[in-house]
Amino acid sequence: MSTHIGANKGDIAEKVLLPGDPLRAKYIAENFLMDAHRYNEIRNCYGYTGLYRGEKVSVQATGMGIPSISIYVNELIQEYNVQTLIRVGTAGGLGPDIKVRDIVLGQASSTDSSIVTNTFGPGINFAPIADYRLLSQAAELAEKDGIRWHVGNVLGEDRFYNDEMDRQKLIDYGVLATEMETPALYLLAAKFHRRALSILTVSNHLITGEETTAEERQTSFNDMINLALQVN
Ligand SMILES: O=P(O)(O)O[C@H]1O[C@H](CO)[C@@H](O)[C@H]1O
Ligand SMILES: O=c1cc[nH]c(=O)[nH]1
Repeated sequence: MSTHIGANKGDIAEKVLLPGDPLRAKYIAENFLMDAHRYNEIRNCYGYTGLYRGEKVSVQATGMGIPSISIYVNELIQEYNVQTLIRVGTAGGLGPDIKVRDIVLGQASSTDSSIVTNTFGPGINFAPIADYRLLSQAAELAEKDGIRWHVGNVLGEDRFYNDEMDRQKLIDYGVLATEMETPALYLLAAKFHRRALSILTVSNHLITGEETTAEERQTSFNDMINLALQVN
């Protein structure tokens, strides 16, 4: 086991879905995977492994924010040799074309976090990006399934409550949505030469104020989960 994941070597699949919410991990395991068993309960950050269309796949909750997901991604890669990491998260919509329940594929992640500067120093503003194969497959599948989807830049921010954020400037520069984990996921994937993608469902809109209910946040993201399970 690693410090935060109570699994034995081999308990975790090469491909892992990463929701922030442990109850979303449970929902995915119970509704999308065959023969799922829970390998992690440490801090109630549940992790499960099961079968999807005969292939072994895991789902590991990451908690909220860059420090929390960084712990899980580091341990999944370094202790359990995970190769493909797909975040299945919620996001706040920014642009006028983005509607609640739309899917946003994070092509790249801007951030106000110091994680990139702490990694590269002040001279380089490294751009954390998605794996192109996962990204293009997800876009093709979403289109085929008739899902409302968007691809582009997302903001991975340090604060959920962020009165200082200049939302209009982000919209002007084409940022589609805001969430709190993707820069760390993409940065660590680059560091360890792994493949990563963030698939996000818009749970609320930061300009119009439109919201989904807590129950919808937990359970009504089936399109996103199906996409994440199908890409490889
Ligand atoms: O729904 P999850 O995956 O937790 O993602 C989003 O929701 C949380 C904030 O409510 C942050 O973790 C943010 O990134
Ligand atoms: O980080 C997040 C996630 C969902 N909705 C938001 O507004 N922000």
